Parts: sequence; C-alpha cells; structure tokens
Amino acid sequence: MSSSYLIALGSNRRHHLYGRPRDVLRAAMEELSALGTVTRRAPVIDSAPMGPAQRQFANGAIVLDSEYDPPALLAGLKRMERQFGRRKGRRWGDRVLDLDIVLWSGGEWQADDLLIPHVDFRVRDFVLSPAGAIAGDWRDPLSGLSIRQIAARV
Ligand SMILES: Nc1nc2c(c(=O)[nH]1)N=C(CO)CN2
Repeated sequence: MSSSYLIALGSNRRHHLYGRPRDVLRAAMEELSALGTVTRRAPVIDSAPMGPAQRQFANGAIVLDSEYDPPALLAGLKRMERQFGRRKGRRWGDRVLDLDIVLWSGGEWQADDLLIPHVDFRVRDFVLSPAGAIAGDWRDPLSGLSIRQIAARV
C-alpha cells in the first residue's frame, strides 16, 4: 500500500555540480522521484539561517507518494543526503542538503531514530511556509491542527 509523505528540504551550501542552494534543491526534487512519485512541489524560498548556521538557506517541500514505510524512506533520504555530499558535522550547522520527513498519511511514527511528526516543524517558519503552499490542509496528528492553522500562529 502506498503512503503519502510531506518532506522538507533545506540547503545552504553550494554543490560542485548543481551550484547554488536553490539549484541543489531543484536537483534534489528531481532525484526524489527515485523513491516514489512526487505529486506536489512548493516554490523554493530563501530564508535567514536559524541557529548557528552561517549562510542563507534555500528551503522547500514536496509531497511524495511512496511504497516505502517510514524507516525505508528515511534510509533512502539519508543515502541521498550523502550522495549530495553531506558530511556529518555540527548539529544545526551548514549543509549541502537536508531532507526531513515532516508528516505522513499513516499518522504518528515513533522510533529511536525517527519521529513523525517531525519534532520541531511547528515552530519553523522555513518548514511551515513551503509546506503550507502544498499541504495546508494536512493535519498534525498530535494537535489536530492543519498546517495552515499552525502557520498562522507562528
Ligand atoms: N532558515 C533555515 N535555517 C536553518 C535550517 C534551514 O533549513 N533553514 N536548517 C538548519 C539545520 O537543520 C539550521 N537552520
């Protein structure tokens, strides 16, 4: 059975082939179709860095329909981050590509290395803004609020 996932993308470093963060996200959105069918793409936004990161971010979001369950999808996303040259570094530091599962059609998922809903998405405007553009009526299973409603509160 296929599931729908809302995935947030972020980048604030150049890639040697793809170029600027915006172009990294465009390339990543193409690559994501290796893991399922990309049914919606939010326009990429520029956003000021939150936390210790230094450079401006490009952020985006997609909806992916996939046969993978959450752990298998997470493994696929991590593999893609590595392919794009992401190295383990400082938590919250600069990165070529960050891919996070925000919500999925199955509701909650709780494991040591994966929590859905994503723990911090409700307070991150750089996630809520692109997510609201393509999945405003998706609901947070914990609060019952839609992304549109959560975004209006931030
Ligand atoms: N604006 C913005 N700031 C960030 C972001 C991000 O994607 N966008 N990601 C971070 C590390 O995950 C740290 N800070």
